[in-house]
Amino acid sequence: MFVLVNLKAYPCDAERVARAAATVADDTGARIAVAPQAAHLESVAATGVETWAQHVSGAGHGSHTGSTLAAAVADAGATGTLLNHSEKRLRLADVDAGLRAAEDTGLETVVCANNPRQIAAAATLGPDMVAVEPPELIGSGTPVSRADPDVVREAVAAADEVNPPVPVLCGAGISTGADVEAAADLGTEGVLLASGVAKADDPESVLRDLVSEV
Ligand SMILES: O=C[C@H](O)COP(=O)(O)O
Repeated sequence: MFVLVNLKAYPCDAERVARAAATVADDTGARIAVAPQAAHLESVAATGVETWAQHVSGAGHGSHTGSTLAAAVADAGATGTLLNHSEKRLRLADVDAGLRAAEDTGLETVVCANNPRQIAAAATLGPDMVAVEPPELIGSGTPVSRADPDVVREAVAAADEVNPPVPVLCGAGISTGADVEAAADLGTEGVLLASGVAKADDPESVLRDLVSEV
């Protein structure tokens, strides 16, 4: 199971979380990645942890003020990027352009979606992975794998119908190893989580628990 930790804009110490994730990944062999804010990509990547961007623009170099370019995040050490997170929604054309920019730069991609219908649309665009996250459960502390297992099962089926090689992650309220195990039982290949780690007093112990059951 892939554990992708999105630090969002939480006021946590990104390097501390990254060091904890690198340590747990090394100790356990689990795949754990950390997605900090763009300004922290370089310092997070310097810890040796797998580093992801939270977003990239579809734009290339040029007159695009405020854009986060795929080439720039790759230069900073990112090896993957989220696209279309629930808190960073994009138009379809922008998801597609972001995917192409990420591909051209060699970044791995996860396209997020609210529900199984959007998962089908996202999977059709050919990302490396998709992630289903019911917005009402994000940050709730109630795991989607328990609160709404059907949405996860249906998302896995939807992705499988349109683009069978695309693995599905699930997110929203995931914070324990039992939640990750439940997500695996529902057919997902990873979890996307944030507050459970970013708000934790001891991120390392949370990360150890997250990877303990798989
Ligand atoms: O990107 C992460 C998700 O939005 C889940 O957030 P959460 O773990 O705080 O519910």
